[in-house]
Amino acid sequence: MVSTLTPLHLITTGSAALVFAIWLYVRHRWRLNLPPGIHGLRCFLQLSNGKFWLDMQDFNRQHGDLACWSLLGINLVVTGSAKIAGDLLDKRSANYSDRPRSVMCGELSGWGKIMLFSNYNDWFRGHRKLFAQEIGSNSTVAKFHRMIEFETRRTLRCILDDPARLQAHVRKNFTSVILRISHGYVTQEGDDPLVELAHTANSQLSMASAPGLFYVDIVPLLKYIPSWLPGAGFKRKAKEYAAVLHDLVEIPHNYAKSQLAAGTALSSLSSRILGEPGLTDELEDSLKWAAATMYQGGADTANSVGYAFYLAMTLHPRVMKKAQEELDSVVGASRLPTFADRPSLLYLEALVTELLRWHTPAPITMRRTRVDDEYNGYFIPADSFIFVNIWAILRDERTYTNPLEFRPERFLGDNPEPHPGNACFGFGRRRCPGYFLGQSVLWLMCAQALATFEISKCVENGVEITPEFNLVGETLVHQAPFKCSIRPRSSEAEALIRQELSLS
Ligand code: HEM
Repeated sequence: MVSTLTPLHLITTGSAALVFAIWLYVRHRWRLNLPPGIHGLRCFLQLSNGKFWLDMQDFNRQHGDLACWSLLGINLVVTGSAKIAGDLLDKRSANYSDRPRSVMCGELSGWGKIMLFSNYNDWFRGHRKLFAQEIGSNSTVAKFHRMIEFETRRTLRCILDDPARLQAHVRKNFTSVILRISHGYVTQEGDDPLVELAHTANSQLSMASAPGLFYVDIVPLLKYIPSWLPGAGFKRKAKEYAAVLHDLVEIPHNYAKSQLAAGTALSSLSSRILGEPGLTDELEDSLKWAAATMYQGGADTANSVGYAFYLAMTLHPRVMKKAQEELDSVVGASRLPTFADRPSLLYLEALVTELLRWHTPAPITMRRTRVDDEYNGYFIPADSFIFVNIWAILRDERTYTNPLEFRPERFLGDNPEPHPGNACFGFGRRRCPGYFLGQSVLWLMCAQALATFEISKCVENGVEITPEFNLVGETLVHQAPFKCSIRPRSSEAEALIRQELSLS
């Protein structure tokens, strides 16, 4: 059958050809000016091994410090350079303080009201203000020192009695401190439901926010398909995640309210705001999410570093011994170290600093550009996804000599290497608001554990077991479970751990 070419055909075909030509031209221009990298479908092949920070490090090695994946106008700009991260996220923070849209995590699972996923807006600024009032400096954190010392010793006792559950004890240490500050909640002995809840929620958060793990983040329209359709498993998952998030926000908040009503509330962020005269529903809602953010944010990252401390000591007995010698000479054996000893323990300070460099609980941070930008001659369009590879920055050979080594000495002497705090807690207006609290809790945990425990490799059937450094997880990572031996250093150390505890 022969078809006739009508004027309508000609107009339609001509318009389509014109649109295609314009699209090719625009794409060509963008490709000329975008940072070097990979453009087109090959992008997907690059995200291969599930450890995004390794994929991205390789990508930057191949294409330079500022590199780009782009597909159909979606641009993923990646850097593992401290200088570029500082230039963009710190110095141009007005343009680099929003988060990328996250359909699976922020929208379907409901995490968008948690600070970590919120854009830079009034809601976000209100939450940051509450954090700043509560834990925004070393002096505000100092009012919690006594409580942190109490919780840390409680943890030492748990580890002493049941070292096989080390990871759970460390997790509980950090979560207990945070829950006291956010909601005035005291965790119970043994397993505590709110500690477990935060752990479950954070594992789900890590999955839901992993770049490219759910197709709905690449094709947002998929969010409208019905959950019963084959392939809509992500919607059922999102529902499950949303239910856990609901508990994470509501349960501790209702606890704080009931304690306040009964006149038994401990001082906390929640009791302070709930007790304010003229509290509106709007302010209560904001508080509820800010307090949940604190509980969730503090429950995972710091404990991830805390667990890695035990791995570092297992693998590096020389470092452990040196820190213990310093503790013995400054603190002695008759008491546990406290925050008052911190200025005198320089090697320990360097050890904790090295720990923050060596183990990165949040290996990548993300931003979205508000408007077009230009950097070193490269075009960064508005709405680009910016991935900063914190993990790579802290292992950059141009900054740290032999970066894979665990060597606290790099931070001592006349020419110390740069402090990792400028990267491991993130950047600019989104830098971690738990900066001071996280470091304080971590420092005390390391100090008291080193003062009282001998941490070493396990011996099984006469064979010494050397654990491996292995990060697991997606956007929030942990050292994979490992075995080590933890024994009291002496009978005096054991007695110190078992001394009666009191917070009054
Ligand atoms: C060693 C401990 C910690 C490390 C290494 C750490 C690391 C980080 C990093 C890398 C970010 C992303 C920052 C960015 O996007 O530029 C972040 C954000 C955040 N952290 Fe931490 N963190 C730690 C402890 C804590 C603690 C104790 C809390 C809560 C009390 C906390 C709450 C948060 C929150 C709420 C955010 C989101 C900030 C925002 O989006 O503006 N973190 N943290």
